[in-house]
Amino acid sequence: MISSSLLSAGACVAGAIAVHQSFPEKVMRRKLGALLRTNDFHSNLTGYKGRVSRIQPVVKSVRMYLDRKEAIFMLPVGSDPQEVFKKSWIFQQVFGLEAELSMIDARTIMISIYTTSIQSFIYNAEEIDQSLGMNRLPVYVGKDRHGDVVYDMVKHPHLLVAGETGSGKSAALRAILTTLIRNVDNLDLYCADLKRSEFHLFKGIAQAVVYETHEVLALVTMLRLEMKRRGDILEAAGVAHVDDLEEPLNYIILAVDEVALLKKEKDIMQGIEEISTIGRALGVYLVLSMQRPDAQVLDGKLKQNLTVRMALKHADGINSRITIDSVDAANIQDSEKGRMVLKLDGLKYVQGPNLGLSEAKELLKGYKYPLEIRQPQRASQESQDDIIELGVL
Ligand SMILES: Nc1ncnc2c1ncn2[C@@H]1O[C@H](COP(=O)(O)OP(=O)(O)OP(=O)(O)O)[C@@H](O)[C@H]1O
Repeated sequence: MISSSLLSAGACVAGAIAVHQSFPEKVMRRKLGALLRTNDFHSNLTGYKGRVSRIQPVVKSVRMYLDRKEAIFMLPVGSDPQEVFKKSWIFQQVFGLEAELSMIDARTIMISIYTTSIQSFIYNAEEIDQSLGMNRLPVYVGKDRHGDVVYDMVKHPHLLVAGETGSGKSAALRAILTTLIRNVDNLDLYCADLKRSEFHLFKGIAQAVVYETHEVLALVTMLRLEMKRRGDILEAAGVAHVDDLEEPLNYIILAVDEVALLKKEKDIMQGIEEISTIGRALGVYLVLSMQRPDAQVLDGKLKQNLTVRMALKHADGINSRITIDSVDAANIQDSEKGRMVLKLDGLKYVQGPNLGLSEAKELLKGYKYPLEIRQPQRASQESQDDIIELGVL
């Protein structure tokens, strides 16, 4: 015979399960509270007679929606919200990969746990053109859960795109540059492609597409001279940015695929670093890409100046940290092509558009100019001579 205490224990367990199922808000509140308490997000308050008390974060609200659960928690004064974002992987371990953190204000953070993942989508030129707004150099990144993600390269100048082979890095670069070419008239694009795999598409559209190391050096040297020329123009006009000139200069983008292949080329790397340091005000910007993030290339100044980073799937947490200072890009699944962690004022997941090579060629057909019209904007006759000596474009 089953004892009554066993029966009541069974009833208790069943009751607990029922509570879990019928009050998911309570379960979420409990789990989140425990996570916040056990991961050092507290701050210490020194009180009477030097007694120190721990002030813990507080879960303010939990809400359930059809497509997501949402909770808001508040950090104690003195607790750094960036520490929470750095540990976003803990939230994903507890609540799943679809958990996303966002900042509401300096102390208040929201966690959203979605029941579906972001859908992949094909590059639709008309729709994308309409989403670009008034941005001067619009970078179309893709879609997050709230809609299109676009930013202005003039405000956030230098970009790194990194992702392991097959992650969708080529499609991402193709989409970004195609959008810029189609929407910005005053753009001079220069491409360096040591693997000869990505940028042939832009031949006849870009001012130059180069493949050899000595050509990259000539290109970087030309851009350094151009930056000097622009610096002189700004100084003479007494303004701080090329956009403030009466006769504005074209924006320049240098796109380098697989920049890590150049890491032993000191002069080239110095030139790239110089662009990353002073290019912003001069209207000269970088788009760099890497299959495997290289700590040597991304060490120090260059990394700091690449303020926008797109991390497609990375092999592991160590590599992901090199690119975005967090392990999140290692959590992207192999099947999630074009999915990335965007680092731009914080981290967020974005799905990039899928743009195939032949579709991009079709979109760019009207943008092929005869070479004599699209001549590179040269620094000066002297500088041209320097470049020619280097074995030019
Ligand atoms: N945004 C996307 N949405 C859906 N599928 C995508 C997306 N981007 C790329 N793909 C698909 O993923 C595959 C690999 O894409 P892609 O060539 O861009 O990757 P990659 O990282 O550049 O690889 P590799 O370095 O080997 O060239 C392609 O078949 C492509 O169709």
